[in-house]
Amino acid sequence: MTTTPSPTESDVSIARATGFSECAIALRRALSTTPIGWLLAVWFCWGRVPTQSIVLWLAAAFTVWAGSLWVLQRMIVSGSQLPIHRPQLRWIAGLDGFGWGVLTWFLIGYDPVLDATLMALLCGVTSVNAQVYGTYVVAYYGQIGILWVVSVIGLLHGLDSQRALDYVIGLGVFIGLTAYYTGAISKRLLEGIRLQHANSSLAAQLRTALQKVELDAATDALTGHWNRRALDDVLKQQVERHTASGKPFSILMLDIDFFKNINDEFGHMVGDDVLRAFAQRLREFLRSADFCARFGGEEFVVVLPETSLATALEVGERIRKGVAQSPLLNKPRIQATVSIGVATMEKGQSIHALFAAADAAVYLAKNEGRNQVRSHTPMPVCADSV
Ligand SMILES: Nc1nc2c(ncn2[C@@H]2O[C@H](COP(=O)(O)OP(=O)(O)OP(=O)(O)O)[C@@H](O)[C@H]2O)c(=O)[nH]1
Repeated sequence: MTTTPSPTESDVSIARATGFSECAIALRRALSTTPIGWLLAVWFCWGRVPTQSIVLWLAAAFTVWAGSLWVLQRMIVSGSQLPIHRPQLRWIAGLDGFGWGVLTWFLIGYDPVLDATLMALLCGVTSVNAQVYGTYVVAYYGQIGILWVVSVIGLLHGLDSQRALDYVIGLGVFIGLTAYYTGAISKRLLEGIRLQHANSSLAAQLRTALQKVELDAATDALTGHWNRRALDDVLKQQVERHTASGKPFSILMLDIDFFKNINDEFGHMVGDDVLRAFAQRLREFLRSADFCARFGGEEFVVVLPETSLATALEVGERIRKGVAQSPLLNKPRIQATVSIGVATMEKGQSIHALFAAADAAVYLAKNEGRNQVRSHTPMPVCADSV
């Protein structure tokens, strides 16, 4: 049985912030089409309403419109997230409602047909804004609330009481229904935004968890180096590159000498510390492109891309000296040496054969007294190897 996770606080607040931003952007869009509504209103009223009333309405509406657009623009540019933006948006919505509400104050009451047309225009404005304020319903309520109040006062002021009452009831019912349905739409929109955010944050969490699992599956828990599985993948890649470019690559197989004695003398915990210290020391001698894996037990494998046998022998020798020259642990003081077998990928060779060659070289180094670097081919061994 699956359960739906409840929304986290951050999902809800992100959804609110996003809804708010979308409302601000949508409001700017609606305001930029507002002058078309004015043109319509002025066109209907011209010749039927005193010019002074039209001019007064236009002046009030223009002042509200220009100021609102300016504040909205700044709000959107600065990210629409500051605490001050919420009251600002409510003010803008309210003033916009006021701008349209005064239309009834100045323009209605002169002609019954014109009154009905202007009421239809107001209903149209309300419908446009119902859609606009879907994500931030408080701003919408502010706007239609003020639009309704100013419209009612305007109607009562301009019409005879029976006609005014009809219009007030008609407009009230229309605005009430719009408000009711806008509330429902807003809830669904916010829920949609929240789910979208919850999904994307869940996807991000899953991606991070998957990356961690992949990393864990490829890492040796004791030393933090790559493990054998990762080594197999890297070797396959190297073989592909080698086949495509013909450039050589080499491997070093490193085996700590007499490691069993360390375990026996100091215990496995100290043995583990020595393995960690060895892995750490190894890193100091490798380039970032080199790849180091714990092969198993006290054995490590280093892959040296684009490296010839001669260079790989030099790298092996550097490591051998670096390990031998100072203790791996100070408490207890443990000085260890390492035997290193070197092998280079040859044309047509298999990974298995490459490993066999490196293994044989380690065997040689052990047999010749340990603390040695050896290769599977009769290359000259570095002069100062013990
Ligand atoms: N502490 C510790 N010991 C381990 C781990 N894995 C393997 N070993 C021990 O490493 C030792 C390897 O011993 P051997 O294979 O005999 O080799 P050696 O003693 O290093 O001798 P040479 O390789 O011949 O020089 C064994 O005692 C294993 O138990 C590990 O993860 N931690």
